[in-house]
Amino acid sequence: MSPPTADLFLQLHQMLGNLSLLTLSVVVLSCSFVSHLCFRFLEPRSASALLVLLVVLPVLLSLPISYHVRWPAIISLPLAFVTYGASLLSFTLAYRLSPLHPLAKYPGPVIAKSSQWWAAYLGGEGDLHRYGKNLHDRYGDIVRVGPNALSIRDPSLIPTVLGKGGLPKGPYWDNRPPSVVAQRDPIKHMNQRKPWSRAFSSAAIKEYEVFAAKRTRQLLGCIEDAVHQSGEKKGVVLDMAAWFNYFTTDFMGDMAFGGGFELMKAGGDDEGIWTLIESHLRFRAITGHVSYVLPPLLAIVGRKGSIRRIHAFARDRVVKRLQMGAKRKDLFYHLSGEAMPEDERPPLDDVAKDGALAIVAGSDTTSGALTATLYYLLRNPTAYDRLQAEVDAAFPIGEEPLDVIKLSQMEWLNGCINESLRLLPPVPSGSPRSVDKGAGEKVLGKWVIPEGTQVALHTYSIQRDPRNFHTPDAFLPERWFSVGAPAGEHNPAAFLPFSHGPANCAGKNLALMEMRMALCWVLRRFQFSKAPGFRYEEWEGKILDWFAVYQPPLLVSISIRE
Ligand code: HEM
Repeated sequence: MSPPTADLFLQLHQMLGNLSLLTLSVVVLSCSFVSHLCFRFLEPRSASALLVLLVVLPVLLSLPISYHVRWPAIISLPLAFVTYGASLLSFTLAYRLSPLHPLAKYPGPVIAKSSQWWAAYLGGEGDLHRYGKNLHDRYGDIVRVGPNALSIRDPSLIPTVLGKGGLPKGPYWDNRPPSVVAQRDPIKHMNQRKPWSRAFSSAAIKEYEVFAAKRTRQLLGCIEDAVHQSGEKKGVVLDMAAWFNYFTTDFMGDMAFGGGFELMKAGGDDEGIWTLIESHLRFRAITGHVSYVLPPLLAIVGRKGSIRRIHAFARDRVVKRLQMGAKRKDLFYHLSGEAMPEDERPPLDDVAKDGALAIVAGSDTTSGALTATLYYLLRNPTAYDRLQAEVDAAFPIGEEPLDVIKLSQMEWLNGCINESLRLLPPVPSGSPRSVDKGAGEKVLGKWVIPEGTQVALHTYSIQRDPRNFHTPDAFLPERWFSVGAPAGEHNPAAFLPFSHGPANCAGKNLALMEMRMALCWVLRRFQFSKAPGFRYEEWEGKILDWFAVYQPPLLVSISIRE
């Protein structure tokens, strides 16, 4: 060590040794306050900035601390991390709960205002739809559900938030593969949405009817086999939530990759597709609320687990589907641009991601809606009888329910589907949007929303609000009838199971066609009744909101109608 450096070192050593405990505390507090300000105003996300703020600073602070503790080598470093971390957390918490916070005037529970990790925890538990509704019932139409997040229960704001020129998607979608659903940039989203819109035009959907019919016929065959094999005159008890899952997954597999799942044929989830989809949904339901953890998390653990497996699986299917060529005009045909010159087609990896999105977005949601409709029919025998009469009159024995125009005009069928989508929307807590930093504050009705705020219209609460639907918890398909609405008036603008606007559900028309056909057909062929001993009153409470719903088993007695 050269003499001047040694002098400097000695002086520093003396200075640190002479620091009083009070001065040392002020130094630690000042460092953590500056760090808090950095997080608050600069929102650092890069690994190097996080390393400096969360690791380098406390390591440096351990140096002066080491002069004040008995076993410096063991104590100083952990003590520095604990004191620095605790004061950083305290400053952050105090700010979030203080009147200085831009969302201070919005009501909400302290725990939700304090940390986004609370929503992440509830997301993993699948409880956000019930929790959100309880909060709205308690606090009103706008609730602070995170430090920078609001939940809204006012349907008059649907066009402003979700409609054309509305808000872009929120940070919930950050750090995901750049598929259309996670695209936060409105211009890029519009471009990515084009092939989906082509794929779900009326002409394109017409081509898909044959795939839906083939898979529905197969579902009927599987249930019939199960009834025959049981040898029971009274019929067989099946988990219809599982069978609708197999049906919608096989169908979406046909649409996205030209087939290859065959869950119905296997009579189960041998390849673990459903387990994969569910673990993926749960992972996203947790990390979406704290999406900033994804880059470091994925850097540490790698793209392992559900994400990697889903993409590897999708890539494998894409290669197989390509071998079939452009003979089938399915969803893959449109997404992969099979009709375009080769040099204009999107890269295979993007097509695989879109295919994976179709499976995740299209199977769980539709099977959830089918299961919920059957559940409500079992609990409402009068509605079941009316629907059965309508189905039998529309499609006499021997006629397959393939006429989609007729299906779309059946009042009881559509009333029942709408009622179940209203009571148990498959995406219950809505798809978050954002007033982005730098965009300036936005006025939503009577509320001013500061920039940097995520907002979500809480579908489950809006659709169960008595101001929008009278006797909101009752299953009343009649409320949807076009003429006379015997159940009374309701607010049709408050119905948003498929969301609204330019980023609404791309597959809405496909899902409706698939549900109408499948429901009508199974009701034509089978008599469904409550399975002995199954506790139907507990079923709804076990539904989980992992952005899309996870439905618990629904046991149903099934016999073949004569
Ligand atoms: C009952 C069935 C379904 C329901 C209730 C449903 C609901 C939704 C909802 C609420 C969204 C979020 C929209 C937003 O961010 O505002 C969404 C997005 C989407 N859904 Fe569906 N969905 C269903 C079935 C399907 C099917 C069968 C497909 C076919 C692949 C599909 C494909 C998509 C896609 C691609 C998006 C992203 C749209 C975008 O960001 O532009 N969905 N869906």
